[in-house]
Amino acid sequence: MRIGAVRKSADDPDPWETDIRPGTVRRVLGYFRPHLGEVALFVVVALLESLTVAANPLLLKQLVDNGILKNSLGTVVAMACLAAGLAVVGALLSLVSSYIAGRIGQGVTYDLRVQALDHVRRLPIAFFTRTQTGVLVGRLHTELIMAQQQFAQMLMAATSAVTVVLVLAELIYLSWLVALITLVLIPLFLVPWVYVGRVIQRRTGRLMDANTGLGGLLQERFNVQGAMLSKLFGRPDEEMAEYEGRAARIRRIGVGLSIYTRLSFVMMTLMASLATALVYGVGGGLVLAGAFQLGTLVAIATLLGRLFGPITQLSGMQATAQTVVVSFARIFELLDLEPLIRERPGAVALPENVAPDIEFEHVRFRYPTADEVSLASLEHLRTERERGEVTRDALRDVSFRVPAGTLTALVGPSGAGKSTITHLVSRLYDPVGGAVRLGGHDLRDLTFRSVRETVGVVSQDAYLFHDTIRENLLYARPTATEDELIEACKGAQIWDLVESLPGGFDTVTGDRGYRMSGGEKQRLAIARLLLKAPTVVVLDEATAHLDSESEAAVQRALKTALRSRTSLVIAHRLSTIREADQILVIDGGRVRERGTHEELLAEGGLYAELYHTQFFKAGGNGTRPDPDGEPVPVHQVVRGGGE
Ligand SMILES: Nc1ncnc2c1ncn2[C@@H]1O[C@H](COP(=O)(O)OP(=O)(O)OP(=O)(O)O)[C@@H](O)[C@H]1O
Repeated sequence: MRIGAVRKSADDPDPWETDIRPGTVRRVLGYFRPHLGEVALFVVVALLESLTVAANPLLLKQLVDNGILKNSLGTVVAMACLAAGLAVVGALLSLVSSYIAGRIGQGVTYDLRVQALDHVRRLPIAFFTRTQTGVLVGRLHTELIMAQQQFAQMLMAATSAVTVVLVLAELIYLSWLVALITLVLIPLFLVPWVYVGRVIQRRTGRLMDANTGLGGLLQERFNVQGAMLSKLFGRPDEEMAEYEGRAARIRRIGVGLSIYTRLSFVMMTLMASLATALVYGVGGGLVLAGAFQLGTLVAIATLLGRLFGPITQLSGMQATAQTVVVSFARIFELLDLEPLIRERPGAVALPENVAPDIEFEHVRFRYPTADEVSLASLEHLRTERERGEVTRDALRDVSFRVPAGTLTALVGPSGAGKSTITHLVSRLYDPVGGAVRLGGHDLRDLTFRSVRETVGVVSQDAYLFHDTIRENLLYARPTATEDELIEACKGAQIWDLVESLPGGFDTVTGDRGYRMSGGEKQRLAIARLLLKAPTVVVLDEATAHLDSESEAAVQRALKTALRSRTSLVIAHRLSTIREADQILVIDGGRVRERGTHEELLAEGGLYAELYHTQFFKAGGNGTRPDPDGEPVPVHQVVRGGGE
């Protein structure tokens, strides 16, 4: 990959500016529905809390006018005690409202998170082949955490709205003139509020994007395979420049964002101070003119302090709410992605423990385009050319049958469509035309569960989780006993190794199984398959990178795995091909030839050519027959000859 290709510059179009679709806010509010009881309780508590805030200035007015000015110590003490008591109640109510707000916020984000995880898990494999993992994880996790943090804060700020209304009503009651001045000043607050809020929203979006982008890159480069590629092929200086560039972009946006966030608060505080000065000027004059008493001025001044505070908070709430809506909108974008492969209502299950046959009938297939399965914002790198792309057919009119309990080998040049055929058997993709059948049922009429349980797949590069050998094996059958695990390992020719490890089954395999050799990993994958005991096995044979000993072990393991199962094998070894009941020669997405080894050799077509170029002349598939006709790994031959 060209390093510079993933670099984002400050001039990149901002995907956030227009991204919030109409109706998003309503959709976000919909998530409150299951929490309406808590919301109602929150409103009541918030109202009571606001009442304590609004009542305090009235007590002060009484304290000044009827206490201090009338020389009544009793009133002064009583009002002071009442104000103190009210402050305590207000503080307690504030704690209760934060607790309820926390519950609502966490509840809503929990619902959304679970829904999103469930949805993404159902998306077809094509989505995952297109999407950059780190970016997806960022979307599902980091951004949601951000939303979650802001959520409770936003609810708390909602209390401020109630306070503003109450305080304004009280101001009108105390002095309509001062209230009028305040009302004239409020729009002055709204202008910077709206403007700065918009800038904050845009920048928050960009910041999330930049963070997830860097996360995606790190995930790609810092996993074992990425790290190895970078050590072997990478250009350290350029890569470092790439990381620095991205980190600098995050810094730049972050600094701007913090300035704008601060600016909104500074503007609000400044306006509050100016308004207070103005009110004291006007109110002081009114007291001197005898329009109202000193206590009223004190109450008004106190009220103003309580008015601009919540308005300031409300200004923060707007930015916070924007962040929440943006994060939700990004999840909604994912939720709106329709899974191409679905389980049909009324889908049936195949009978268990009976090996079905596999049938391809006039199958046509093309890989889905980016627009069909993915989101541009998750790919990070979707070239202009790929927009509106049309993929070419990977399979054209493919028909064949693998009778139950038999072995069919797929051979053919690279890119011919062999893996594609195996993908269709496990319903990773649906054909565009024709049908793939298991036991006479169209795969699209079967339940996902049934297909999953019937078809076992071992890929060339077996994937292991970063966990113990035991957990990796139990993934196939969580209920397996220790004896069953041992039996599976023996069948897969890996027991000797597991037994010799100091940790035995509790040895950690390393990230993606990187602490195991290629052959060991594939044998563990076969043990996993044996535990699952599927009746159909789809296998991509990998022998090229194995030494002769583990190759022989894998071969023995495969014999066990394939016995009395319906098997479709992408074969690289002559011995497998010879054992096959049927060989399909795939070329250019079609079945070019079919038959047994001898029949196809006699035909003298593509198979014979492949046999001579690949198997016999020790070509790309890693084996050639030795004088007795048995395959010998290429590297062994080369090594043997060279040493
Ligand atoms: N996820 C994908 N999206 C788009 N095209 C794909 C995808 N996977 C494979 N292809 C294309 O489909 C065609 C068939 O690929 P396939 O992997 O089935 O070949 P193969 O016969 O298994 O090759 P090999 O022996 O090299 O593994 C190729 O042209 C390939 O580029």
